[in-house]
Amino acid sequence: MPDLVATRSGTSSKSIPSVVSDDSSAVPSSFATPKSTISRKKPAGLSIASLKAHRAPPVAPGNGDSPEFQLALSSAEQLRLEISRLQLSSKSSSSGTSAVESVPSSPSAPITPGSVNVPNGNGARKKSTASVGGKARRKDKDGEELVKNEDLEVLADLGAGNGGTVTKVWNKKRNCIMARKLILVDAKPAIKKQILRELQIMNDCASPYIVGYYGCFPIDVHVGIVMEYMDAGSLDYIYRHNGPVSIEITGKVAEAVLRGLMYLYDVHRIIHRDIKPSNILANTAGEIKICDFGVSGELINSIANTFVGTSTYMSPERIQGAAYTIKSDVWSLGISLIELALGRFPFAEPPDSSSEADASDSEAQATFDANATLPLAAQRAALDLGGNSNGNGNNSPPHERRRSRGVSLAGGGSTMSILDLLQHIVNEPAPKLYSPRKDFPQEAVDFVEDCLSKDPATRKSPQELLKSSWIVDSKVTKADLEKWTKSTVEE
Ligand SMILES: Nc1ncnc2c1ncn2[C@@H]1O[C@H](COP(=O)(O)OP(=O)(O)OP(=O)(O)O)[C@@H](O)[C@H]1O
Repeated sequence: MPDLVATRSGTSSKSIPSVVSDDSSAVPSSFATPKSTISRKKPAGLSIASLKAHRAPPVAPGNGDSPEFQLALSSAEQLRLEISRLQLSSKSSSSGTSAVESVPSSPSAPITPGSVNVPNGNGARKKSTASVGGKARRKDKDGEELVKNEDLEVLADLGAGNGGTVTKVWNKKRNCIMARKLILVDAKPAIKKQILRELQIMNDCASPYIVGYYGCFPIDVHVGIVMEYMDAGSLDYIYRHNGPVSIEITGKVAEAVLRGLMYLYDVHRIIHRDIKPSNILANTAGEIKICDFGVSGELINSIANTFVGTSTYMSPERIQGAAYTIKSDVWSLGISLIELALGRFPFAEPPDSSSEADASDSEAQATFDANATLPLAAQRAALDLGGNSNGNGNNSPPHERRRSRGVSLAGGGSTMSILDLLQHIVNEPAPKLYSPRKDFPQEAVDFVEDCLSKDPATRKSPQELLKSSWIVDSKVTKADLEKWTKSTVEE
């Protein structure tokens, strides 16, 4: 495909402070709207110039354990040291100890900071089956030595999220392309622990539904994480450039995400916590995988020390401050599936199509979408607020209104208060897989409804959802997925 990512730049995400309590972190959270385009900008604070001021003096080898030396280090430097040690230990240690925390064994049991157990070093931590005989993996998913930053040559920007930037890199040693994510690190002890935990989990993960991991290393005040490069990009990129995803392919996305979630939970006892189209990646081999698990809004918030936050894929119970369970991920999956199938964020007004651009004003009224779940009044108000140019030179009021992209949580422009939206998610019926312009199979509609039960107790678990007829009776083959992903990069 053409360099699909090099052109991504800029973002229009905006965030506001949270007024909702969050029991899962001491760090105040905030809410960010979904990105309006796949284009991303670097979060504030990621400029190299500002990083240089924080650079600590080089660490002298051999004396890093003395108390005097430790004291002299800035906390950021200590973190880098710890990360270096972690990587060293994953190459040479056979103890299998790690910073991974164990979580309750019931898939629906809530996970809170108070409920997780820090390993005691005596093997009390539940061992990952990805570890061999309790030993930490020394190699990456291909059995090679973990990647170092000096092996990498930057090729292109892939995008930037709330907490870091992702780059397409060439691995000179192994002659292949990889993706490198740089995360700016705050050095608070709680964050240290969480980063180490996430890195260790990534190192231990081996699943066809989880993006592969090749290594991590400190760079300045960043942590670099090297991953498998997914050449078709994220699913939000795909649908924004290719239009809605067919319902048959959407079903395969659902299956891949559920299998990835089950792997993370069953093998590593972790919950993803950030399922959304930009964290579901595809490649031209027809594989669909999830990434960014454990990179929760809170963690990113703390790492980057930027004003970013929890996304609107959040379940109603989470918005209200309840603890995370695997069912929170199921809700986020349901929202993501509607987004893929409709080609827009489900709470937003549908975007204009080119045919609508030529439609009469009365036809434009039909673009109000009863299924968008937002009250029509809110959709109209949002339309009136947007009113941006559409690039075709037609600035007549009706067209302007149609092109303002409504609530614009998935589109451009400013509009509805994010707090209003969060309140809406909590108080109004969940969105459905419905479009006046499309007929979706009943099994798909039911599946999404099962994901979006507002009461987590009645929301289905990943295991139950995988038994749904939409998944079980799918006729889509790996070859179909391959053909589809190739078609998205060839356009
Ligand atoms: N392994 C990868 N292969 C190819 N592209 C990737 C890979 N990882 C990330 N990307 C691209 O980089 C973009 C930015 O990723 P990142 O994880 O930093 O943020 P995000 O998931 O988009 O947003 P947020 O920070 O809110 O979670 C993604 O949207 C995706 O398009």
